[in-house]
Amino acid sequence: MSLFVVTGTDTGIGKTVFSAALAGALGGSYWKPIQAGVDPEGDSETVARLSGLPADRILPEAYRLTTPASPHLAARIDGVEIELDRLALPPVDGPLVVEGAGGVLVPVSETLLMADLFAHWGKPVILCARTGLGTINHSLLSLEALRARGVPVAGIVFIGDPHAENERIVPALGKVANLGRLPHLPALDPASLAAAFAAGISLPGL
Ligand SMILES: Nc1ncnc2c1ncn2[C@@H]1O[C@H](COP(=O)(O)OP(=O)(O)OP(=O)(O)O)[C@@H](O)[C@H]1O
Ligand SMILES: C[C@H](N)[C@H](N)CCCCCC(=O)O
Ligand SMILES: [Mg+2]
Repeated sequence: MSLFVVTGTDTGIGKTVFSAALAGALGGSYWKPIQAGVDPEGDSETVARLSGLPADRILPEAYRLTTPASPHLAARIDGVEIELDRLALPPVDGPLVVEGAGGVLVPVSETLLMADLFAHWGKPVILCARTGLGTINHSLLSLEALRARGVPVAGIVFIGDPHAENERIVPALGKVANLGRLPHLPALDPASLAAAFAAGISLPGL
C-alpha cells in the first residue's frame, strides 16, 4: 500500500493543493492529523473540493484546532494536549496521503516537532518547495532536518512558476529525487489540478 507524508518548506507553500492532486491521482485517502485554523475552511475541506475523491476518503482529523497558528499554540489556546498516541497512522485500504502542518520543524507540542512525528511514522516524505528566490536555503535546511532524524525522503516537488536553476541545484545538493513541478494555476478546480499534476509530476509507481 502506498503511503506518502506531504510536508513543505513553510506554511502556505501549496501542500494541500499538491496533496489533493496526489490523493486524487492515487485514488486514495487523505488525512490531516493536526488542523490549526478552520476559517473559512480546513485543509480537509479544500482536499474534498479539489481532489474529486468521495467524502468518505477524507479521514477525520485527530485534532481540529480553531486558531491559525503553530499547532502547539493552537492546542494551548483550545485547551487541548496533543498526544502521540492519537497520531497513529489510520488503517485504510489503499493509498493514503498524510499532510503535515507548516514546515518540518514546526512544534506539535512542547516536546515534539513535525519531523519527529515523521520519524516516528517512518513513512516516505515528499517535500513541497516553492520555485522562487529563497527556496534553496529553505529546501536544503528542511532536507537536513529530515535526514538528521532518519526520515525517508521520497523526493521534492516544486510549486510555482518554472525556475530551471533552482529546480536543478536543490535536488543536486540535497541528494533527493526531483518529482517535478506543479505550476501556479490561475483557476483551481479538480480538472485543471489533475491535468497539471499529470503533466508535471512523476512519482515512481504512479
Ligand atoms: N498550484 C497552485 N496554483 C494556484 N494556487 C495555489 C497552488 N498551490 C497553492 N495555491 C494557493 O496557495 C495558498 C496556500 O496553499 P496551501 O493551502 O496548499 O498551502 P499549505 O502548504 O497546505 O499551507 P498549510 O501550512 O496551512 O497547510 C492557497 O490559497 C492555495 O489555493
Ligand atoms: C496556520 C497555518 N495555516 C498552519 N495550519 C500552521 C503553520 C504553523 C507555522 C509555524 C511557524 O513555522 O512559525
Ligand atoms: Mg495545508
